[in-house]
Parts: sequence; C-alpha cells; structure tokens
Amino acid sequence: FLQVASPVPQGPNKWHEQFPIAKGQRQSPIDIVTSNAKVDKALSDNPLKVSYSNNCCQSVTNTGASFQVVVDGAGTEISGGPLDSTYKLVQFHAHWGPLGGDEGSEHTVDGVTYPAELHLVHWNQKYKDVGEAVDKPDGLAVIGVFFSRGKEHAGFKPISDLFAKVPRKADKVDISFNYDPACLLPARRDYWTYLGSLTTPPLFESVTWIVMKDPVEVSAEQLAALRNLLWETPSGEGQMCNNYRPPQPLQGRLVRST
Ligand SMILES: CCCCCNS(=O)(=O)c1cc(S(N)(=O)=O)ccc1C(=O)O
Ligand SMILES: [Zn+2]
Repeated sequence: FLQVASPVPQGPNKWHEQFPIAKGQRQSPIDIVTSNAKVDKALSDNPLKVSYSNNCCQSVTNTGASFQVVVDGAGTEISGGPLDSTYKLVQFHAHWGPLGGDEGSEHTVDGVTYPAELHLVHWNQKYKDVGEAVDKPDGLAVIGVFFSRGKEHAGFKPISDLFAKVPRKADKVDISFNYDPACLLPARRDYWTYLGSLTTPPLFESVTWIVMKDPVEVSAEQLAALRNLLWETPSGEGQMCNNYRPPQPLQGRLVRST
C-alpha cells in the first residue's frame, strides 16, 4: 500500500549529481555581456540562411518539461553564419517563467531576462540522425528567440491555441494546417553566437547557439496560454512554469556577434 510516486524531476542545481557535465566548460545558457561580444565580419560575409518549408510541422506534444513541436526534416534547413555544415530542424519548444513575471528566458542580455525564450533545435547533416548528432561537439545548432510581452503574435497563435489540447505529459495533437516556423524569427536577423550545451539533461556540450538579438512580441494571453500545459510538482499536478535553467559560467568562452 506504500505509494511510490514517480520521482519529481530535480531542479537545475541538483543536475550535476546525475550529469557531472552540468559543471562543464561549455554549459548553457549564459548571460550575454554585449560589451564583451566580438563583432565577426565572417558572420555577415556568409549570412545565416534559414530555409524552412511551411508543411514541416507534424504535431505538438507536452514533453512534461515544455511543449514540443515535432518537425519532419523535409526541407527545413539552416546553414551559413557560424555553421560549417547544413543543419536540419527537428523540433522547437520554449522556456518560460511565472504568470506575469519578467523572468523565464534562459539566456540573459546584460543581466536582463525576458518572459520566455523559444528554441529551434537543428542537427548536423554530417551525422546519420539526430541521435548520433546529439552528443557531438558540432552536432546541434539551436536558434534562440526571446519573447517579450506586447501585442499578439499572429504567427505564434496557431501554436499557442493548441496548448489547451495537450495539458498532460505525453499528450499530443496533430498539426493539420500549413505552418512555417520562420514566422517566429524577428525581422532583423542579427544574433550572438557561442559554443554551448543542451540546457536540460543530458546537458550534452553539442550546441552551436545562435541567439537572435531582437525579441519578438507575444501577448500576455499567449504567454498565459503556456500555462495551459501542466506538469508534476512536489504537491501534485500544476501549471508548467519556471522551466528554465539559469545562466552558467562562461569559462572564458568568446561570444561573437553580427
Ligand atoms: C537523446 C537525448 C536527446 C536530448 C536532446 N534533445 S533535444 O531535442 O536536443 C532538446 C534540446 C533542448 S535545449 N533547451 O534546446 O537545449 C531541450 C530539450 C530537448 C529534448 O530532447 O527534450
Ligand atoms: Zn530549450
């Protein structure tokens, strides 16, 4: 009769016990100190090329840690900028804070947080699949887009409207409409880039981060819709929030800028 509940996931400050790489040399996220970022002409000489198709998004799932829009790789590629190879989009998700708060992003800019941060995850086509790429030093490229609170984002609405349909872990709904994830990128394509890691376990140091400088505006209602997603808390099921890792030591890494 002893109830053995499934262990509630440990917070970021405990991850190092099971994932020692949490204290590694190229962990993410980081605080981007804009005055230390180095403009690299090479990044603009070979501009980041984002070519997504508008029928690549298959479904939205509640992973128990975020929402995840699963993408089939057909034609959704990025290249150029800091990338030495072509990478394909596999999924996108986000991290966010408490209702109405201003923290929630993973990367911060001169110590400033945003209410949420979107991650578009891509894998290097030199590997046979994402499972092979996920722990290689050049295996992944993640585009980070800050969400700020403002007017409604028409492009994010079809996705944010689906969160109420996937309240619990492993819930999944198909995306039956055409959707081009490029609509989530800011108009100005300037970014910072540095070598880092996954921000959730297994925390592999396999990510070339491309963090867009400009946030995109989403409405308070769209940020609130993120809380239609539920997850396990120590006191039972609750609204998913504060699913972000705080900034990690830079360890002498260079952040480059367009
Ligand atoms: C085989 C283990 C896969 C773990 C990494 N998968 S992932 O899609 O890259 C990912 C990235 C990230 S992040 N925040 O982009 O580093 C978060 C979650 C996941 C996930 O799998 O849920
Ligand atoms: Zn993420």
